[in-house]
Amino acid sequence: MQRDLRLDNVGRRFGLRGPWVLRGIHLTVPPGTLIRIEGPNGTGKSTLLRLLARIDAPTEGRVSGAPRTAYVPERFPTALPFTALGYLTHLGTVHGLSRPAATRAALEWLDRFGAAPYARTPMAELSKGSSQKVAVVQALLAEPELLVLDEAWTGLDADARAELERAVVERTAGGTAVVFVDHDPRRLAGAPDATYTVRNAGLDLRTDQPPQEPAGPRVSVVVQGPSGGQLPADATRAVVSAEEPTPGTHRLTVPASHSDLLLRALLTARPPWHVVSVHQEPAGPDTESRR
Ligand SMILES: Nc1ncnc2c1ncn2[C@@H]1O[C@H](COP(=O)(O)OP(=O)(O)OP(=O)(O)O)[C@@H](O)[C@H]1O
Repeated sequence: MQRDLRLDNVGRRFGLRGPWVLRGIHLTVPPGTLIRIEGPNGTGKSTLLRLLARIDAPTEGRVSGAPRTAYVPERFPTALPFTALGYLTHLGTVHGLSRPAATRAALEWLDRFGAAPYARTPMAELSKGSSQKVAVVQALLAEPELLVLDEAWTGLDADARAELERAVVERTAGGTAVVFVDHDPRRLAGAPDATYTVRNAGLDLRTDQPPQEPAGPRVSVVVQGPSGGQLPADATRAVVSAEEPTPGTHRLTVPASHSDLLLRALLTARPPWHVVSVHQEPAGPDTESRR
């Protein structure tokens, strides 16, 4: 199954003669990447996210790839005849969990977001902030391969906003692709692999901010592969440096937050790469000061 989601020459307009909201869009979303979409109000950001989440179809062009996808919409329907826990348990079972496992996972996530006290409150009685937490939990519960977040931080309290940032970083390190829109320019600052601006129905890659390497500790991984063999693409994207001291032996350095992603890419390659050693690198002065 193709886990990269791809938009090829995609256009979307509403109504036969409506203006093109998006046109000629080319975008690939590989596993483990974090992509920010920005742009002024009404330019088509939510429309793009709905196409990526595949809950809307393009008027022209092609969307391909079938990652397991979860989506937090800009407006989450709250008038549902469930309690928060009942709703999340139901969704968990839809995603293949047993009922007890779905209830456990829902309670754990609600607790992480400080919403456990409202687990048994009917959805229709939840405050805006609490129902937003349920919207976020329903998406994280699905353990998606692609997570699409449309203003998901809006309405959350400070602790929950920080928790969602942590969850996004955790998920991308584990191989989930995340595409998000948020009105706060500081959201996940420095973390996105790419930022695109929706402008004049097109998508411009922002190049004024060079991609920053994630700060913090690093891990050095020595692997052996076929002589002259190419590192898997997901591994190449995760590493900050790679050298081949002897033919077929590669020393890779990766931010610790991306080490799971790197190891998974190497071990699931066909044929798999042999992992010789994994070492945490001594912290430099920069990482020391962050502890
Ligand atoms: N279902 C729809 N039917 C008709 N027009 C629509 C529909 N959905 C979106 N549009 C139009 O498409 C344009 C882009 O809307 P969209 O919600 O994608 O913008 P946005 O950039 O997400 O805006 P905001 O920042 O305000 O959320 C708007 O002109 C909007 O009116």
